[in-house]
Amino acid sequence: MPFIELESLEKTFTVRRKAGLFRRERREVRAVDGISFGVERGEMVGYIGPNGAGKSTTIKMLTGILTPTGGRLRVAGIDPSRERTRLAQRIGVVFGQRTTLWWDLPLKDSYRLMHRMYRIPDARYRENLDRCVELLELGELLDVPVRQLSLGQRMRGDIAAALLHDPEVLYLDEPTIGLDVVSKARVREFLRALNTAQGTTVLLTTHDLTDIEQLCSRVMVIDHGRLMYDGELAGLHAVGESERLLVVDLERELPPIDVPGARFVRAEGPRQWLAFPATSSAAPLVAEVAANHPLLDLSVREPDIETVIAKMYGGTRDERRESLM
Ligand SMILES: Nc1ncnc2c1ncn2[C@@H]1O[C@H](COP(=O)(O)OP(=O)(O)OP(=O)(O)O)[C@@H](O)[C@H]1O
Repeated sequence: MPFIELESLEKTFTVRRKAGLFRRERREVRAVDGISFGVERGEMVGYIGPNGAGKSTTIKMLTGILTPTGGRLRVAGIDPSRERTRLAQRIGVVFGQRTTLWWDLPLKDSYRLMHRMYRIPDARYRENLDRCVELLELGELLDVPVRQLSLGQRMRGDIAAALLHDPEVLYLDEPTIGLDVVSKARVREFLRALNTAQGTTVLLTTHDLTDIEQLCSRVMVIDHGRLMYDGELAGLHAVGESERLLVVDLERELPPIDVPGARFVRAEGPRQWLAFPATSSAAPLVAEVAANHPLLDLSVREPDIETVIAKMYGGTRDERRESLM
């Protein structure tokens, strides 16, 4: 049996809204509309989709915060909404947009409280804390109140907090949102190491396809509460014929770069944008551009999730929306 198992999982919300002066209309929102998948122990899976697709609702059911209105769900053999407390000992959750840390307390006091709340044996707590402090470089931050931490520091603090009780599965909801490039790289590196060393199962929700590319061998795409794709990221790019962008900073303004395998998109002074298929490697293209042009800098941008998904269906998301109405 997979470690995480969903079978035709559903969640419907009933919302009331005003439909005139005295009348209220009841409307059903199918946030999760019959999703089935299995995740094996030790897998690192991306769970992506446009805003309002149903990602957070799924995660909330996986943690037991929300009760499904249909279907079946098991995490480590446990029914989350029935045995939420027992499950809490085995899972860790990090929400990028919210903190589980105590705002006014120094970081280390939040950890002490977690120690007691989760009844973590002393030796294990020490060991886990030391490891997280070292790998997430938290040493100098332990005495700082959480409200004084930068977003990247707070995120690292939150990830440590979620791991002190040795969870077997970690849910991460937008763990790199708003972080600068260096902080993103640190968080990704840590998660990769955690997965390799501890075998922690990770389910990752993100709007940043680079997170997926660097961390997950498998990605699931959800839209309108349904699973639209389950497979490798490369396969998703192939289905959507998506393109990555090479942003080239030249020493001076030059005519459009013309290299095989890429398409000139636009120029702004000495900066040029070239598009190339997301399924091919950037390395030969970078080598070719660097060999024949005076370069200052280069970067590769992943397509955004909305574009990839829209292309997957053919046509734009708005066109598709209209066809659904
Ligand atoms: N408590 C609730 N009551 C009513 N509707 C809800 C509730 N929570 C979520 N929804 C609706 O369910 C749908 C799915 O929402 P959900 O938050 O799961 O999406 P999401 O994929 O996490 O989006 P985002 O990327 O914006 O966080 C949306 O239409 C949302 O408005």
